[in-house]
Amino acid sequence: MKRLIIALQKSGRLQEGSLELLKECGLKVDYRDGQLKVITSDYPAELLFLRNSDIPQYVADGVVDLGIVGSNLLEEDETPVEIIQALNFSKCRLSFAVPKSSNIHSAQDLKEKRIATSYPNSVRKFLQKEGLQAEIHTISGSVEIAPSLNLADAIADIVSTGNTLFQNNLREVFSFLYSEAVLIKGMNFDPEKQGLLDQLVFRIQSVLSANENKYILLNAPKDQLESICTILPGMKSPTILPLAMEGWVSIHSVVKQKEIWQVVQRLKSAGAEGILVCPIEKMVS
Ligand SMILES: Nc1ncnc2c1ncn2[C@@H]1O[C@H](COP(=O)(O)OP(=O)(O)OP(=O)(O)O)[C@@H](O)[C@H]1O
Ligand SMILES: O=P(O)(O)OC[C@H]1O[C@H](OP(=O)(O)OP(=O)(O)O)[C@H](O)[C@@H]1O
Ligand SMILES: [Mg+2]
Repeated sequence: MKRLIIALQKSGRLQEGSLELLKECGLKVDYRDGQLKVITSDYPAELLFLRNSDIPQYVADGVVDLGIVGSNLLEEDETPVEIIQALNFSKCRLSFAVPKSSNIHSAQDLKEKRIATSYPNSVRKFLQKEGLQAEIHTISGSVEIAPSLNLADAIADIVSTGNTLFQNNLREVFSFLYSEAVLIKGMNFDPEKQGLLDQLVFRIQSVLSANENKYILLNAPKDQLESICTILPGMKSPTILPLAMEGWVSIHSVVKQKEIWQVVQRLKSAGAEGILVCPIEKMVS
């Protein structure tokens, strides 16, 4: 029987989110730290744990069928692979940063400066687009230390919370690339595995939509039904059930996670009571 061979990061920023997502998609993964290969039960897949930077090439060469990487890596190494699905985790940005006292405040100020980075191609492309000349120094890690060693005037590195910049007395000047984890496949993906891939992508999309939405239940007086329904669109329209108490109904609906507090406030003002907000495990539209 055919199995999907999926490359995940061996250790680092993407591993936890990747394993969590596959588990939510129903793949039973019995993974112990340091293991390089796991065969999943309940779904025909084989997970290989590789260095992040090697994954795009393995996918492009067809050694593995799929991979999960940060989209910034694809921008950096330009390996010919196809992004199938953005995965909404490991969100970060590539930014220029400088010592707090620096007089660099804009892209133009980077002209002729020394920039330390682990992402030289992304930086080069940005500078070219802006028509700027600068010296790029490639270092493989701990880039934030370069200005204090006088190796560079500025750095270009990944920023998420901004803590690393803060701890190294650096100031973010601006971001030039946004990234999140993505599922990729090779250009010569085996057509006999297309069915398995479609199933996996369907499950991933159901998990992602579920995480973006909440299930809401509330009680409301019947005479407020119309105004409450305009606040709650639902997947088709809200579900309305009678309550034992005369003149009252229970309303169920789905609300976008990011709008939840605003919606709850409006529902309260419209006379809703006993509002419950619950997580959704899977959402199939
Ligand atoms: N602080 C962060 N917050 C969110 N996502 C991040 C962060 N740092 C890195 N990432 C994302 O995770 C990816 C992997 O980064 P990580 O530092 O774990 O591995 P690496 O050092 O680039 O690779 P390797 O596995 O080859 O050692 C990056 O390409 C980026 O997309
Ligand atoms: O804005 P923050 O939340 O502080 O995250 C940014 C830091 O995270 C990444 O490093 P990582 O911790 O992955 O270490 P690495 O250099 O070993 O890859 C990145 O290179 C920054 O240093
Ligand atoms: Mg890192």
